[in-house]
Amino acid sequence: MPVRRGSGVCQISQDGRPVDDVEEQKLPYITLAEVKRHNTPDDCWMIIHGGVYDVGRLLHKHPGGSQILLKYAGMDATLPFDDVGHSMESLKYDMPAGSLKGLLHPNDRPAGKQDRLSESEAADEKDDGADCITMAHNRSHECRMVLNKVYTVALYTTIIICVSLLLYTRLTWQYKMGAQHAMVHEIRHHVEDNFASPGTHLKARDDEFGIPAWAY
Ligand code: HEM
Repeated sequence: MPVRRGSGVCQISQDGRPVDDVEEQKLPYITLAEVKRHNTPDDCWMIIHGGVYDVGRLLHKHPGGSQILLKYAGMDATLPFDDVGHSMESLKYDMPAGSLKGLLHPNDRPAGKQDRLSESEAADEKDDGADCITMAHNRSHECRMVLNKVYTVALYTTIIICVSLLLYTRLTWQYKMGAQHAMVHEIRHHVEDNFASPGTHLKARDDEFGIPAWAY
C-alpha cells in the first residue's frame, strides 16, 4: 500500500514497514531489450541508476515536463537525470509508488557502473567517491607541480634578461666613455701642439669645463 512520506510517496511492506531497501522488495531483473520495448507515451519505461522505472504516471506530473522524459523512453536516463541535478531522494519520494518495476539485468549494466540501489553496492559507491576525491587530490597536486615549474622557469628567464640588460648597458657605457676620452686626448694634444706650451692654461680650462683627471 503506498503512503505519502515527506513530499512524495513510498511503499509499505506487508508488515507495515516502509520499504526503502530494494532487496526487500524482491525485484526481478529486467533485460535492456525488454526496457527498450516500452518506449511510447502510453507505455514508457526507463533505467535510472540500475533501476527500471515505469514513468507512465510521472509523465504529466513531472516538473521538468513530459517531453524530456519521453526523449529517454526505453533508454538508460541516468546521465541526463544526474546532469539536471536530481537527487536520489527524488527517485524514492517523487516517483509514484509501484513505478520501480525491477533492476536492470547485471549483464546489461555498463561496465564499471554501479547499481546504486542495493546497500552492498552503495558501499562500493562510497569507495568510488573516495577514489574520486583521491584522484582529484592527485590531479590538483600535479597541477601545482606543473605551475611551480612554470613559475621557476619564468623567474630564471626574468633574471637572465635583467642581467643581460645590465651587462649590455655597462658595456655600451664603457664604450661611449672610451670614445669620449680618446676625443678629449686628441683635442688636448692638438691644442697643445698648435696653440700653447704643454700643461699651462689648458689645465685651468680642464678645471673650468669640469673634465676630471681620470679622463686622461
Ligand atoms: C524518472 C525519474 C525522475 C523523477 C522522479 C524526476 C523528478 C523531478 C523533480 C522532483 C523535479 C523538480 C525538482 C528537482 O529539480 O529535483 C524535476 C525537475 C526536472 N527534471 Fe526530472 N525527474 C526524473 C527524471 C528526469 C529525466 C530523465 C530528465 C531528463 C533530462 C529530467 C529532467 C528534468 C528537468 C529539466 C527538470 C527541471 C529542472 C529545473 O527547472 O530546474 N527528469 N524532476
